[in-house]
Amino acid sequence: MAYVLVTDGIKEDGLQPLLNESTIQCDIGSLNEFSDRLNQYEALLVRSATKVTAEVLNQMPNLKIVARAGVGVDNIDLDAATKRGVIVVNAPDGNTISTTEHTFAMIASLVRNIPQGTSSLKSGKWMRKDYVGTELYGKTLGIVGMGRIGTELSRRARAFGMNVAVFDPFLTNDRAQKLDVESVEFDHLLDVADIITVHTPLTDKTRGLLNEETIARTKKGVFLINCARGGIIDEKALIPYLDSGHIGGVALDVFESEPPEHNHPLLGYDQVIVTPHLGASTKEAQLNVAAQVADEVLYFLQDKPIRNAINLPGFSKEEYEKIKPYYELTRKMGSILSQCMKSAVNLVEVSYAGKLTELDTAILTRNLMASFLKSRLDTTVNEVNAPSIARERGITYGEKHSSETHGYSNLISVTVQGDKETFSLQGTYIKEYGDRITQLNGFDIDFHPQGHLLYIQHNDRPGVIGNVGKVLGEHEINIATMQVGRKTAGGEAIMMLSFDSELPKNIEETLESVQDIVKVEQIGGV
Ligand SMILES: NC(=O)c1ccc[n+]([C@@H]2O[C@H](COP(=O)([O-])OP(=O)(O)OC[C@H]3O[C@@H](n4cnc5c(N)ncnc54)[C@H](O)[C@@H]3O)[C@@H](O)[C@H]2O)c1
Ligand SMILES: O=C(O)[C@H](O)COP(=O)(O)O
Repeated sequence: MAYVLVTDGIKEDGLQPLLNESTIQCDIGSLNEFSDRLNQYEALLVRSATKVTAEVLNQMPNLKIVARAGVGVDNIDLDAATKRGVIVVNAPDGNTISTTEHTFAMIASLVRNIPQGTSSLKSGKWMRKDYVGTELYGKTLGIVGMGRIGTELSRRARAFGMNVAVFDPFLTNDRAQKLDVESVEFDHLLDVADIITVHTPLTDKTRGLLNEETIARTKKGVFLINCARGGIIDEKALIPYLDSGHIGGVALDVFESEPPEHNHPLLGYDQVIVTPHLGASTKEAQLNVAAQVADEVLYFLQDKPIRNAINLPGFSKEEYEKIKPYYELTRKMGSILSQCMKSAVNLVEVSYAGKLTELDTAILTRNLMASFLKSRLDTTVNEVNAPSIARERGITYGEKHSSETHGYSNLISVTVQGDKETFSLQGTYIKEYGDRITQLNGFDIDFHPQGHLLYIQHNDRPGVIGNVGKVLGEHEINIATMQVGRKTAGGEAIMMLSFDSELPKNIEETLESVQDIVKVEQIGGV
């Protein structure tokens, strides 16, 4: 039974696939409510209210996946999760339309004084001349961040006859042209926009993007909107410009600290309209994000591909189907290399050839590295934390695509370098035969990496193979398969033997005492 904790009131209608799965037990509530059982959960589903800190992660030693039913993952300590090997997924597009519509509603409300007019009329006043608005038609909307929400917003703005100026370092001219928007530098956007709306994540670069200095460049009467993350517009910096009348109005759905304090200075301004982080709060968005994360968690628990991992390379279902056969192979190659190479390692080079060059192989390299490191460490190592663990241990690794297929339709070649030795391995996947190791340390060989293996380096002399059989026979060890390889007659040679069960611990020493045997390594549990 897998245990899953669902927090933050994620919409249960969308969670049905997870709730209906008989092998999964879902508890619904807060971290506090289930504090005595946190150690049992493998998956945690959250919105933005639950803070998944390093401390929370420590209380959940079994946790393998955190799923964020929404976009922003700033409530999750990504570094701590990644170090621990916990996958973090989100639902990147489930609330895009709702947040776009909310932003547009905020813009329209702001320029036409709708909230102010509502509250004034409800308080018994009829103040038509105090609430003269501004048309959107013909005005310039400045969008900072042209991702999912920025893009959808630009379409709506164009439909309202607005000009759209966009600043996003990743926006190509071609895309800007297709979307009928003008791609500009940030300073230029500040100069020309009548309304500025931010749609970036909150990062070191975007924190305080609109600050005292940058707001000073904006047009007099500018309207500023933040429906992305509190802090992209510096809240304090707004105050002098609201006081002087430079800013025409501000609309905020998000705050530097949520909820903002009751006496937050911005809440006192009539030109500031606010909502309590409602961008994604529609029935449709909540159903979408719940269904997306439920699928991701279910897939993960069933060993199927997940699509929206934040701390893993992403791939589609189709790409996963293509990459799947090589997954086992890279895992086995990592394990064999780690066990054959006993000394300290400083470099791992992986090369992909043939059909593999058409695929995004980053996940295979991470898988190989995770398997390589796992045999050497007693902490959890997986594709998520393998890069940081390798870095911590001073192991550099890299991958390349090559044209050297050696006649195979696909080929993975790995070289592991240490201070004292180098070890290399080549493997391929053949539909009819499965995984095959085709070369080991430069020796051509052909074996299926499975079960308990024995790797023997020896001199190519008559009787060595017989002696190995004799020693193993004396220990009542039955050989399942045996492959030999050599470079030249009478030179260095290797044997790879497989067995149905584990071998006695001291068998290497016994075999190493046989004449002409140079080195023996047991490779367990491949
Ligand atoms: N208010 C809400 O309820 C709500 C709902 C959903 C999303 N959001 C927030 O809205 C924001 C946008 O979401 P999205 O789904 O469109 O994200 P996205 O990842 O699709 O888009 C973000 C865009 O910002 C751009 N960007 C990054 N750094 C930049 C910089 N320094 N200057 C200019 N552009 C930069 C990126 O290139 C990208 O195109 C996020 O902060 C998200 O958390 C809020
Ligand atoms: O990042 C998001 O998806 C939004 O901020 C919405 O967050 P919420 O669903 O937790 O309100």
